[in-house]
Amino acid sequence: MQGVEFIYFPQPNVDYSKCEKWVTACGRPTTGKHAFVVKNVNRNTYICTKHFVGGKGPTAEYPDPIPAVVSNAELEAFKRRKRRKSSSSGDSTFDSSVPTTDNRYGYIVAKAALYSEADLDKSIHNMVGHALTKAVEETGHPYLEDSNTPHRSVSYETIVEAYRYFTQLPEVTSASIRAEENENIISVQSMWSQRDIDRKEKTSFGRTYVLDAAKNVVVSCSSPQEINNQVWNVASPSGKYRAILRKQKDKKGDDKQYLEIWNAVQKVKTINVEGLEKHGKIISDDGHFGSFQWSRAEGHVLYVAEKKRPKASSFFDSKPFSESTESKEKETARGDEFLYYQNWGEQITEQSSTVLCVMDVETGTVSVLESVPENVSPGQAVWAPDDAGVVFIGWIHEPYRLGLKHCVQRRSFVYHLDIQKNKIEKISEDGRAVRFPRFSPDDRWLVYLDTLDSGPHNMCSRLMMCEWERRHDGLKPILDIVNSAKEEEFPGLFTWSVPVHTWLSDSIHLVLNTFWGSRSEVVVVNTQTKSVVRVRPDLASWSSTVLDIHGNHVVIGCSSPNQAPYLIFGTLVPSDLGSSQWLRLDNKSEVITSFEWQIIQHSPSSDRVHPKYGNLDYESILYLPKGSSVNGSKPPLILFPHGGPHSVCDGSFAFQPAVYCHCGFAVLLVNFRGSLGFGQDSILSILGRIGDQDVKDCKSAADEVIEKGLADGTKVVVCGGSHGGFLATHLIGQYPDYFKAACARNPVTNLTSMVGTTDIISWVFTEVGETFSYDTQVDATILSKMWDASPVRCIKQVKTPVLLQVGLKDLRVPPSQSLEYWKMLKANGVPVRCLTYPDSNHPLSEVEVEADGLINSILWFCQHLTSQ
Ligand SMILES: CSCC[C@H](NC=O)C(=O)N[C@@H](CO)C(=O)O
Repeated sequence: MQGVEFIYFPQPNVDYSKCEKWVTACGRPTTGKHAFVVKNVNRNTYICTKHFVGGKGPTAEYPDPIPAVVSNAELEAFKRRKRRKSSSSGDSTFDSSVPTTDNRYGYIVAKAALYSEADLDKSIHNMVGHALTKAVEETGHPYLEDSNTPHRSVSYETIVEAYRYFTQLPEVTSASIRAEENENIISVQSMWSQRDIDRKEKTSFGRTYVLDAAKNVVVSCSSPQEINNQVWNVASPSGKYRAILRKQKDKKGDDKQYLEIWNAVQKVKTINVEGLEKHGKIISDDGHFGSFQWSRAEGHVLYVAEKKRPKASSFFDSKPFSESTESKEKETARGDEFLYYQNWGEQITEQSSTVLCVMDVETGTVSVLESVPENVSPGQAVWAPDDAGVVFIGWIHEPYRLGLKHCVQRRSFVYHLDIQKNKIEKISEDGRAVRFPRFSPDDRWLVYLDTLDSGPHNMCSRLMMCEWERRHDGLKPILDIVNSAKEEEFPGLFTWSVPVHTWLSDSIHLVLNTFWGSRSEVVVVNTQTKSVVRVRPDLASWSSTVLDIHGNHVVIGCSSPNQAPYLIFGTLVPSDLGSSQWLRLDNKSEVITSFEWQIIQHSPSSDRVHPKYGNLDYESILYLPKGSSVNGSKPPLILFPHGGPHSVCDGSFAFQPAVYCHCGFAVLLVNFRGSLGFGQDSILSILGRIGDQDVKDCKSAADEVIEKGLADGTKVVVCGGSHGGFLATHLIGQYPDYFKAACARNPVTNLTSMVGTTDIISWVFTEVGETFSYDTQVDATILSKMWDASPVRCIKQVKTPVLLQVGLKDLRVPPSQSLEYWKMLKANGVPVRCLTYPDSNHPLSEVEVEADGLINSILWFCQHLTSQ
């Protein structure tokens, strides 16, 4: 049936009265052989949208079903009854009250106006999680013991239910704002990603909100549309056109790419870009090379693709040499069949040499911009003013490529290519690594981020700016490196990304994302005064990320450890940020009620104070199951340090710790010294001290939580991936009696063997306090430093049972790191289990792999916590 969707019934154990109301209202027989009563309702019970007034499902006004076949008169009567009831009871779920601002904390905060569609989604959310909620309500958290029950081992079915519950919470991946001809009518197109364990993939879907900015209300919101095959979807500057890059499997099952141009009503054309054979695959929004942008005049689309490789043939191909010498290219490809092409490392293996391409929208022809230097891979390209050229980042190939993922410090330049004059120039300084060039709306200013082109893999960035017409007169840092900052002071710019549109309409202010302590913050930077002001759109969420800017409108993704992501739309007043206006776009994400969380501040004890950088405080985020201290029982604790080490737990909604906590564990995410968001000194303080300073920071954070009585010190386990796995394996070696179990995912275990095998050799040198240069060789002294820093150093002390999870295609921390460790544990008689995932690389994030790893880790913890 066209336009009909099916909606879950409220579950009786979650909302009995609502369930009963729906059962009665839907008009199915309640007596006889096919009686439909509350006790028949389970999580597979649906009702179709035709059962609701309007035929499109529940609305705020009509949240409950009606019998499907009703006359118009009946419908009108129903509406009248409903109107009378809601006006007298005042129970509208809409709250369009004017947002209020709050300046108490010296930064700008505002309560968002709430756009509520109905509590339908709340019900769906509850229904999906009902089995677990029920288990929690009836028997406590799966793991928790009560005074009468000894340790109860959690069944995998319960964990599977918990996993399924959390897969219902989509995460926002991007959003874009477009103003209609009537500037007050704004549409926000949002893209979301959701785990689908049954299809074993992440589903992408889009949702569009239409807003009246003048009235600050949401006018309509589309239902979700799956968009799994869209690689790019970008509107032209006027909004008249859209360029969509789609991937589609051909008959042989190979992925093919098609570039489509759409106007407001139809597809204008499809271009088989691969068929043109100008370049390899077009690069997606990968956070490194990918960009896809309309020219200002809307005649061209600029994108980045992998360079076309010359066809290689064997020396023994039947065609004689003479036949293949018509072009030089063909001649040189003879015998190149097995030529090694270096790639850009972990998760960027499809890119070796990239090219910039321009598609003429009218003719559908593609030109590859030839003047980019041969030794450079271009990316992050934007049109220069007047569409006369392009500005891009070029990463240098020589002497060899190092992995780019999670590494901001790779040698690179901002280049300008004047297309008309066919002239290339370097804009940025020597000795730097650069990212994200962005022109101001008036095309007068160019900004970008830069760091040193060596050292730690992530660090504090500078925000650089030049006046475009006077770019040869020099660049100035708008935001400089911040070495250290007192509480509440700006700790410097730490970010993995900058929105494509980052300027406000005045061409003075920028809106950026940054880690600020254990939090993702949106900041407004005044490029004239160099001031930085935090903008907090919603007191209800801890972390926020700006996704797009249009004029002075912004769309921000918000979430907290126990609050699934949602969107807020804002209209900023740059001169008075406190009077900015906010509008929450939906109420679909609710607070997860099974746990609470808090930030804990830590000051290292006097013996741990850094000799050069002094007192550097750090933080952790503690998740606590609700009611965990009932009956005086304390929850078991999972110590969960992040990877990197130059990364951070930013207090956004995070799937893995949420599932752990939902299952009854306290979870401690430690932002040990060296994490992002605490100033540059903190980053530098860990170099030469990994395996010591970070290990002690984590152990001491766990001690503090236990001393405060928040978790059971006799039931501590540890878990982490990559550098987090390095910390997990160090912790069980250095504190053999402290941990009852460990789970290490692609852990770094032995730097001396990893130095020759990882895609980022520079990491190994830098983190042990050595200077890296491309021609540095390890010697006995350096190797001994690497050994001293490695978890394998203390393997003989390990008693804790270890679960290893290994991606066999990991280029960052090769599987041999885990397998080497596994062999040693086996030899030492320590219980160890190893899960290998044949097609996974470093993050182990494929839906099936993530689920398997997560559930296995909980079972492993429970097994070893209960087996004493
Ligand atoms: C030579 S691998 C070092 C560990 C790795 N560092 C950078 O990539 C790591 O911990 N990665 C983190 C991300 O920063 C991870 O969680 O995978």
